Amino acid sequence: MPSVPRASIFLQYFRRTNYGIQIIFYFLNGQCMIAFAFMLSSLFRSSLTAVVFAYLYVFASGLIGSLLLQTFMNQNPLWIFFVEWVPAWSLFRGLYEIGSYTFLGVYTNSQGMEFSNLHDANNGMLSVWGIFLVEWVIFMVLGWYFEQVISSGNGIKRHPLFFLECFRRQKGSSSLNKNSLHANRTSLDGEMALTVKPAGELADVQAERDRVERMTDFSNTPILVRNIKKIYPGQDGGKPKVAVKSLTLGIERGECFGLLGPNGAGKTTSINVLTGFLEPSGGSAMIEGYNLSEDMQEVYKLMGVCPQHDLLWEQLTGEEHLLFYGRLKGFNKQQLEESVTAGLQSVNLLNVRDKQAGKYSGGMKRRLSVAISFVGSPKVVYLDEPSTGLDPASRRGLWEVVKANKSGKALILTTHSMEEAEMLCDRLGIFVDGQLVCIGNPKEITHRYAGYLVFTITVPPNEDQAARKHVLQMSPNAILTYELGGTLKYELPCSEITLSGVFEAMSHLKQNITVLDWGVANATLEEVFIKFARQSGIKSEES
Ligand SMILES: Nc1ncnc2c1ncn2[C@@H]1O[C@H](COP(=O)(O)OP(=O)(O)OP(=O)(O)O)[C@@H](O)[C@H]1O
Repeated sequence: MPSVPRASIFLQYFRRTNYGIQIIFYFLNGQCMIAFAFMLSSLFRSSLTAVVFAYLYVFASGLIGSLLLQTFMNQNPLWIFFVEWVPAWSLFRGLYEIGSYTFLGVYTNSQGMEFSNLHDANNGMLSVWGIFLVEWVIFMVLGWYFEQVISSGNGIKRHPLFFLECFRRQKGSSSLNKNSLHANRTSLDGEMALTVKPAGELADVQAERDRVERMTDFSNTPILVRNIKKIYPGQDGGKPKVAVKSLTLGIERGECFGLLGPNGAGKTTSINVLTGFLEPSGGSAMIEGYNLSEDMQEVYKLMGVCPQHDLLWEQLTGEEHLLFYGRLKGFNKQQLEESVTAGLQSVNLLNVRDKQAGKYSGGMKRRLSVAISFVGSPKVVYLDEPSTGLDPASRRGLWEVVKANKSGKALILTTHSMEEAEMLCDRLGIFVDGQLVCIGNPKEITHRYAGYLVFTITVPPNEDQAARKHVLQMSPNAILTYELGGTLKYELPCSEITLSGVFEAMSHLKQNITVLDWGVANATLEEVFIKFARQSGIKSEES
């Protein structure tokens, strides 16, 4: 028996086995393992759980596999075929076969496994390759299927039998759009009947709900949202969080709708539901006639999103980002170049097109996110606080970009800047505690909900009691909202006094007390916003 140094036995394993056999074996095993990992990854939410599972699987399969393999190889070779279907164990079987031929080769001073040995009576290598190939396909298909119906990450789950729906549509594809609109209309009608109007809903929110319910022609309403709800599951035994109680809205083509609301009102959650990032807990939405819960793949092609937090790759340049998203939208080379250049120019990033996004300032990243949302001219665009972190000049530049790109699209924009909302939005909705509390164009809302004049007066501190008395004579239900030294700020109900009435009253007042300064103005959108936010604060304290 030739003596083989211990250290080189391992090398003999590779050197004596035909290289072609090794390449095929490891390649097929690698593909099978990657597909297996893809399939498993769709079953885990947390990467930590996945890592723990993977360690346990490798450890347990190694331990049990070697035991089973030895037992079955020696005593019951038929069973070995079934054992090999466990992915790691088919690898062990292949390694076992290579090892057997290598030892034979060492003892007889010949080669290990050759292609001619593949048909030997007890050589299981061919069956292992076959199993790798079959499992490769099965794992890829299952991985894709689980990704659609389990959706362990974010996104909208599809029905477990969704593929039957695809088959049905393919059959009637010639009339897809017409029929799907009709089908969606029918399904909406069905759900409308179940709509429960939230208690205390204000008239304009009700009017919007009625408008959406009565709508029969969707062709000019790219975004149609019906009673969408979102409840986050409770964490660590806590109560579930109702982030969106109810949202019903129809947004026309060419319209920019502003969603305003205090922190935590549910604006981002609503946008995340509409962009398919979160699954709604109830309700339905149609984007350009496509149902959000069934046709998300079509909806993705139609929309652009500027998320609240920039989702950029640090290593890619600004230009590469736009090229990437443009390609996703299916642009050809020339369209892509034109669109990328125009996009970068519009947000003033053309001169830094080759700089990595990781080296951009916060404002530049934000502008790049906005440019990404408009690339490919999407029909529907969601802008979640697009101007956060921008300096005033960049903010104005951004407003121009939004205005220039608005035509033919439906836009939803969330913002905390009333100036931005007034500048860009055709209609606004104030969102408080997970529902809209008012809706209308900025001027309408201010006029309807403010209903008061803001009156400020400054008198010497020793005369402020006299000033208070006179203001209450002028407007008995005036509300004092602020006082400091001799400065008093009031809300005067419009039902009690007009602007000219204030001027008249002030000319009398000045004859009786010393007025250092005074002013009167219509209420602003910001004041309406604060009023709604305060009311909701009072409500939540009461509840
Ligand atoms: N993943 C989550 N799990 C549980 N609760 C959540 C989750 N995400 C958000 N929330 C809660 O849902 C509510 C709405 O949050 P959301 O981010 O939609 O508010 P927002 O109006 O966008 O606020 P902001 O103006 O600060 O961005 C908040 O009370 C928030 O704490």
